[in-house]
Amino acid sequence: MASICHVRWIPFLPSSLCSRTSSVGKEIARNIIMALRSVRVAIIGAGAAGLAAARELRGEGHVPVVFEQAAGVGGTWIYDDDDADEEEEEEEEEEGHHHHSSMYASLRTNLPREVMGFLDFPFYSSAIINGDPRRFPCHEEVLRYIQEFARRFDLYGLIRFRTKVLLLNHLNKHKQQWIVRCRNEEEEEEYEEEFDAVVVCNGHYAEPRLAHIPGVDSWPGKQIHSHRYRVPDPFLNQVVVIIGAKNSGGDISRDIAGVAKEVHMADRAAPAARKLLPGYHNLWLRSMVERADQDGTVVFRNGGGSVKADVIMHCTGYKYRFPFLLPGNDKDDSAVVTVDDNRVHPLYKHVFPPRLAPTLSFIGLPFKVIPFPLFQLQSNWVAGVLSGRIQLPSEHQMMQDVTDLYSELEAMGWPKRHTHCLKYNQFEYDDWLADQCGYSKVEDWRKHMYDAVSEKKKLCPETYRDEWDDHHLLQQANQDFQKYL
Ligand SMILES: Cc1cc2nc3c(=O)[nH]c(=O)nc-3n(C[C@H](O)[C@H](O)[C@H](O)COP(=O)(O)OP(=O)(O)OC[C@H]3O[C@@H](n4cnc5c(N)ncnc54)[C@H](O)[C@@H]3O)c2cc1C
Repeated sequence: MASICHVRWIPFLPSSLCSRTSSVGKEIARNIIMALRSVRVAIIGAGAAGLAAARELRGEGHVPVVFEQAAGVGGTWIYDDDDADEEEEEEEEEEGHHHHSSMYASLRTNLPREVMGFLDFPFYSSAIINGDPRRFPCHEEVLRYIQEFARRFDLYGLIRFRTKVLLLNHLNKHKQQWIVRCRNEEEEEEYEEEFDAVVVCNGHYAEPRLAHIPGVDSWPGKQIHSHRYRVPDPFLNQVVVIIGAKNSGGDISRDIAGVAKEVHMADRAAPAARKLLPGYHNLWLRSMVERADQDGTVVFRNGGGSVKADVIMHCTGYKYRFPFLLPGNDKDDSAVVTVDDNRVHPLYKHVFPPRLAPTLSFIGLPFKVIPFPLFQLQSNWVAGVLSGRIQLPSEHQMMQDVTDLYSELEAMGWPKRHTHCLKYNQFEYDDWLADQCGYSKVEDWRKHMYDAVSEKKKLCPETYRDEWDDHHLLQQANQDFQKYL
C-alpha cells in the first residue's frame, strides 16, 4: 500500500463517526491529528450502498469516484414501469444500458422507516407535496430519501452517471492497483482509469434465481420471475402459481389475487393440505411444486394436489453476479472471487477477499438484514482500513476466519447459498463492525423494533404495515433522531 498512496494529515474525524462516537471513538478523537493514507477509490454503483461508501470514503480523506450505469442515484429503488421481456433485457445489457430494477408498482417497504434509515440520517417522512408519510412507505418515498442523502452529503459531484464498469483488472503483478474499464453511454466511448482501490456496490437484486421444476420445459404456460413483475393487470382471470412466500412472494400474491382467477402460493414450509388465506376467496397456500406436466398441470408435493395453471411466477430470490470481474481460475488462485451456489468466496467478514485486501472490497452482500445501517458500517470499516486507521488481521488469519465460518455453517446444516444470510446474527455483525470503527453499537430501540416488526409480519402479514404496538420504541427512536436534526 505504502508505495501507491499519499500520506496526508487529516485533522478531522470520519464523517458519520462524529455524531456516534463510543469510548473508542473518543480515544481516536483525542489523537485528533492522525497521519492517514488517502487513496483514489473507484466505487461501482450509486445505490444506497455506493452512496454510503462515497460518503464514508470522502469523510476519511480518500478520493472516491462513483461509476453508475443508470442516469440517477437509488439503484433498486428506481421504479421502471417498462416490463421488458428477457430477450429485450439481454439485448439492453449487451448494448450497455442499465439493468431493469426489481421494484413493482404497489411495493411498500417491509421495514418501518425508523429502522430502515441510515444511522445518523433519519428517514423522516418527506415534507414535499405527494410525499408518503406512512411508517412503511411506498418505493417512491425511499428513492426521495436516497436522493436527499446524496444531496445532503453533496455526493452528486462524485458520480459519473450513465457509465458502466465493464472490467476490473490488476495494474501489475503485485496486484496493488486496479484498472477500471468503463463505457460512458452519453459520449458512447470506452476508457480506462487507474485506481488504488475498488469498492464493489453493484447490488444483488438483478440476476434472478429460478426454482428447478421437473417437466417445466414441456409445460405450456408462461414463466416469469418477480424481477419482471410490475402490476397485476396482465394476470386478469388467470390461474397463477407463485413459488416462494417470503417478502416478494407474499406481497405479489396478494396484489395479483385482486384480479386473477386463482393464486396458489407454494412454500417449502407449507403443509400438504392447501389452505385458503383469510380474507380471500382465491388465494391458497400450497406445498412446494413437485413437477409441471405437458397438459398444463402443476403438481404440488406431499400429495398436495394439482392445478391447471396459466403462469408460474418465481419469487425465489436473486444471484450474486460480478460480470466485470475476470473469472480467473480457482485452481491456480487467479480468480478474484468465485460465486458458487450463491457463496461469494473467499470474503473476510463478507467484505474483503483476503489476498486482495484492502484494495478490493464488497459492500452490501449480507441479506436478511437492515441494509442501510449495515452499508454505512461496512463502508466506514473499509474507509478506515484503507487509511490505516483500522488494522486488518494477516491474510492467513483472514482466510482462517473464512474457513471457520464455513465449518460453523456446515455444522449447523446451513446451505452454502445462505453463507451471506445474517438472519440470526446481523446485530452481532453490525456491533462487531461498529466496534472496529469506533462507532456506538446499533441502538437498542432499532434492534427491538426490527424484532417486533419481524414477529408482527409473521402473525399479521396483511396488516403489519398499518397497525403496530411498538409505540414506546417509536418514541425512543424519535427522541434519538433529535440529535441529527
Ligand atoms: C423488491 C425489493 C424490495 C426491497 N425492500 C426493501 C425494504 O423494504 N427495506 C430495505 O431496507 N431494503 C429493501 N430491499 C433491499 C434493497 O435492495 C436495499 O435496501 C438497497 O437498496 C440495496 O442497495 P445497493 O446499493 O446494495 O444495490 P442497488 O440498489 O441494486 O444499487 C446497485 C447500483 O449499482 C449499479 N451498477 C451495477 N452494476 C454496475 C456496473 N457494472 N457499472 C456501473 N454501475 C453498476 C446499478 O445500476 C445500481 O444503481 C428491497 C429489495 C428489493 C429487490
